[in-house]
Amino acid sequence: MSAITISGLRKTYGDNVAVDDLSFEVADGEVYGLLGHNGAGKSTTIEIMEGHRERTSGDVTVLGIDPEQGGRELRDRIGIVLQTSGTDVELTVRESIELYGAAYRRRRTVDEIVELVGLEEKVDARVGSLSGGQKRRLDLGLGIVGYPELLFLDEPTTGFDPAARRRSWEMIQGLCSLGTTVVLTTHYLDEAEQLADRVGVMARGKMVAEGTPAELMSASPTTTISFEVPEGVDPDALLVPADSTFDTSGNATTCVIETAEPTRVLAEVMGAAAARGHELAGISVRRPSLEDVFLGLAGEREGSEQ
Ligand SMILES: Nc1ncnc2c1ncn2[C@@H]1O[C@H](COP(=O)(O)OP(=O)(O)OP(=O)(O)O)[C@@H](O)[C@H]1O
Repeated sequence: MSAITISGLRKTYGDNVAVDDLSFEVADGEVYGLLGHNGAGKSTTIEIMEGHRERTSGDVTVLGIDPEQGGRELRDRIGIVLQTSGTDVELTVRESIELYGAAYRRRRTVDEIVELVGLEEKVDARVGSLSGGQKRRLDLGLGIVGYPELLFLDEPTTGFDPAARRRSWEMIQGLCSLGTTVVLTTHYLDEAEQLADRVGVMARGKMVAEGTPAELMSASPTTTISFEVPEGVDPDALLVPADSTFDTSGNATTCVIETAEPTRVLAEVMGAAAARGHELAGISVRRPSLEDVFLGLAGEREGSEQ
């Protein structure tokens, strides 16, 4: 079953088309990552799914309900973690959880929440005294207080240090293993790679690519091979392709080859080097990352705006 079905969604603000004929589905229990540059239409789409914004046209079903008609029934079944929380800094962690929980029919206990988000030590601390990362963890805790079937996470780890990001990823993965469906927006491609079962890339209100992170990465045929050219060796003697580039900014000259046939090119170059007795330093073979693919896709659509 689909947790979310969106078909032909359009949202305009005056002449500005923020979302343009958008269609996609999120399956039950799936983690779906929505990616795109600033202004691509992600927030508008998410707010429409949450029932916080009216659409201009198109069909939207969230947990079987039209969010414009959802009211309390939908609010009770979804959790929302926004980029900036409105938590009162004077309240303690315990009081905040109790206050948020009061809005839900079914709610997790304070003990359960602080354990899930690792804030046991801070349960009686004032929100104002928490670090940035601890506040975000509290936000996540408040988002899941009502046992949401569907959780919206808006850039969940923006501003975190690497260790805090890892902890949050583990927490989010833990929630997913409980069966919660998650829709997250993120600017971090490694986050999408780590967390999302599928990602959708938006540009100018449209979906420009969709698939698992692995599918999107394999859609790009280019592999980058690089190595240091040994001193005094003519790169032509190593049979490097004619369109190879050479980076001379470091101590050595690095040959960079972009190719759709990495096996053949590697075999030729390595064979030529070995036949001449050259040991090549710094050999690397790199498949495109999700970031390369994303920047290519989003950049093509955004043109010179970005
Ligand atoms: N309330 C509004 N009134 C008028 N235009 C708006 C409004 N909200 C968004 N827009 C416009 O709609 C377009 C999409 O914005 P949206 O916030 O959905 O993008 P986004 O992908 O979420 O960006 P970000 O990553 O910066 O949050 C932008 O051109 C934006 O200026």
